[in-house]
Amino acid sequence: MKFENLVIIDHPLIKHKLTYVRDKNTPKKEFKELVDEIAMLMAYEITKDFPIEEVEIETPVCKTKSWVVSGKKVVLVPILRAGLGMVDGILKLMPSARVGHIGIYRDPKTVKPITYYFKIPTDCEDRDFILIDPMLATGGSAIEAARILKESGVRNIKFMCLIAAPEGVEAFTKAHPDIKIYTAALDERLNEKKYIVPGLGDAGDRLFGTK
Ligand SMILES: O=P(O)(O)OC[C@H]1O[C@H](OP(=O)(O)OP(=O)(O)O)[C@H](O)[C@@H]1O
Ligand SMILES: O=c1cc[nH]c(=O)[nH]1
Ligand SMILES: [Mg+2]
Repeated sequence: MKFENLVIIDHPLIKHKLTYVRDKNTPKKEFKELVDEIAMLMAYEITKDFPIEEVEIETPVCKTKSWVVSGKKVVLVPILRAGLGMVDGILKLMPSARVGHIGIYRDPKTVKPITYYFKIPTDCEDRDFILIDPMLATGGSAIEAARILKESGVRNIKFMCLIAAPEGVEAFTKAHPDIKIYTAALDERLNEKKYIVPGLGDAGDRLFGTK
């Protein structure tokens, strides 16, 4: 199945680290460190199209022209809880990025998204937003998060996850054809409990040791 606006970030280090993230025997500490590292590696790829502008500086030797990233600061928006496991890794690459938060969990019975928190910087019109969540399963949470961001005036959004299910990619693309999805892996399917197969289990519970 070909998805137009899906970018699978194929890098040996990402593939290697994802193996240990998936492994049920990987303990919480290593799981969290690996999720952080993969997010940082992915951020390198996702920011390849960042605008830059020329500036004049002076080195200890002479004046010279060089470049800086231009435009307003990017805003990272992790979807709580599991999205929190990816933010620090991305911030290592862009320490001045702003951070918003959207709290959403899937109703255990209906798997429908329930939003319980929302806060982003006020001046959001011409900022680039990166919506972050390790898992894109049915797509419900990410679709709702993107809808709320758009409702708040956000215009430029990218979605970043570690593992995506075809069902989630399809649903998200239908709901938000304008938002590119960046993932480290496209898995097989969802099981009857709407968990990603083979996936990595429950990302939030593994990050925070809540199960
Ligand atoms: O694509 P979906 O079907 O919406 O599933 C994906 C969502 O499910 C998980 O969150 P969960 O509801 O477990 O909350 P948590 O992150 O707080 O654990 C995961 O972190 C995603 O946010
Ligand atoms: O596989 C899945 C699906 C939804 N949420 C998770 O944390 N993992
Ligand atoms: Mg969870």
